[in-house]
Amino acid sequence: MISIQQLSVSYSEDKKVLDDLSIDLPLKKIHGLVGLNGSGKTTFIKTLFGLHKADQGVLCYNEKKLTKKDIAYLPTENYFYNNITGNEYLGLFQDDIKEINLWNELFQLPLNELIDGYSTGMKKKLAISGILHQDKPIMILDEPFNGLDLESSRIIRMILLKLKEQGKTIIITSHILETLTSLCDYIHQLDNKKILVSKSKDEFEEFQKAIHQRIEKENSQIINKLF
Ligand SMILES: Nc1ncnc2c1ncn2[C@@H]1O[C@H](COP(=O)(O)OP(=O)(O)OP(=O)(O)O)[C@@H](O)[C@H]1O
Repeated sequence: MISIQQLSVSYSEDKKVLDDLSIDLPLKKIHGLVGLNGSGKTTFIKTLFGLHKADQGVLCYNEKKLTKKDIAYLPTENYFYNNITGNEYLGLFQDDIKEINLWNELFQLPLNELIDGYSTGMKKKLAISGILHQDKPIMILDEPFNGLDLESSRIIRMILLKLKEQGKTIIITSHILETLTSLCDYIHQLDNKKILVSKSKDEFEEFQKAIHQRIEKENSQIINKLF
């Protein structure tokens, strides 16, 4: 279990983003995290990875303190050192060049070239490859599908399901609900500084339908006035 108890995080005295948030995440599952823009998903994830200091809270993995060593983390935006090649980057995580080449059969990146010349999607694939070469029990992926083409998204989806089979626990954010419902075992919604609901993917689809109906009802009058 990943256990998060009474987590509060703020950026300043008057900007609390998470407030007394508690949740237990079963291991060896894929967990989706959803929420409106600005609801605190990235803040939550960064706090799990230790990039933000919590005001309070207890974070445990298997009843011990959760640490960076347990986690492979993919940030939303990927930054790389200047003037290094894809191979040099992946060499930070993997000594065996044969392994690097084997995995690269999936993404076909020009690993001998400087990363500066990669497209946005290629950089994303490189960052994901870096994560895949780290053998950590927990993988936290912030918007892994952003900027990826259909084929690459599908490949990532297949890989994540295999990693779950191997016993990894995966926490993933996405704004594309269909991606999450087809991939995740559980979906957790962040709202008002807490986890508002945690549901299995089927329950979440029903829940989401009701939300869509509410949004359409509340906004259709305004939209009809405009058009
Ligand atoms: N470095 C920062 N300093 C101050 N406030 C911040 C900082 N980073 C984020 N915030 C604020 O914290 C809140 C949560 O932001 P966060 O990025 O965690 O949300 P999110 O759910 O990931 O949003 P999105 O879906 O738009 O990516 C927002 O109100 C945001 O303005």
